[in-house]
Amino acid sequence: MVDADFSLPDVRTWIRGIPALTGTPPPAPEHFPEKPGELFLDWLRAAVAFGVVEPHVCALATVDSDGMPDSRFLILKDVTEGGFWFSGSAASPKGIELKENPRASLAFYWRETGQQVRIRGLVREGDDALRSRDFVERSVTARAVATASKQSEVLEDLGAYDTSVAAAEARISDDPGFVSKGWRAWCLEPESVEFWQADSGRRHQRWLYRRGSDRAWTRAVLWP
Ligand SMILES: Cc1cc2nc3c(=O)[nH]c(=O)nc-3n(C[C@H](O)[C@H](O)[C@H](O)COP(=O)(O)O)c2cc1C
Repeated sequence: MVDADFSLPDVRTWIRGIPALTGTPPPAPEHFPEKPGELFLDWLRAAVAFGVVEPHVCALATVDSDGMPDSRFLILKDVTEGGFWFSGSAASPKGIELKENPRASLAFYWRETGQQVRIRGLVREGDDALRSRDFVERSVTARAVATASKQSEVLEDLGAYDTSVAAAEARISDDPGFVSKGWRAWCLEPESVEFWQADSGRRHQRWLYRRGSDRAWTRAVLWP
């Protein structure tokens, strides 16, 4: 049992007073495409048109070898017939967790439109051509940091960081096609995708796409 006394009453009151779900949801969809990726792109286009800030930022959840969940934000890079693409370092905790257990989820929240999308499925690694394209499209600095970084390890020496990033920058300017061997493009192949949108009267609306055993998509409306 957690002791509630650790939280001062005024902190609780303050947090409880912060407004939530203040966005302006669009009307419910009139048309539901057969595949959830198409509805996701409809929603993403509408979010961009509405001015949602950074709608391609999402939380990736993974589990480690002890079953302990972990999550972090990253940038969605692409949506294809196969699924939802993101990228990062194979040697990072997320890379190790995905290697050990490729089950993962992505979650988006667009506060301006009061919408959430949750995607669950298996992650597979993109091939060399895809990871190379993703890497080379990054800025020189982003490529140098990705090459030099021991991501999420303790950084004991800031000087060593600067030196290794500078060395990686020099290497990239000598060879602009250089691709760090640890870089990965990952694709989350969806098994289920849930679309949620807020309602000011708390009659939130939810639509769940699920893959059947025949791999075809079925759609259901969920209780809020
Ligand atoms: C808005 C935003 C976008 C990010 N985009 C990425 C990304 O595309 N790829 C990535 O590896 N990390 C990205 N990060 C950093 C991750 O959140 C995380 O700190 C890093 O990947 C290390 O995670 P890990 O220790 O779980 O592997 C982003 C962070 C933020 C806040």
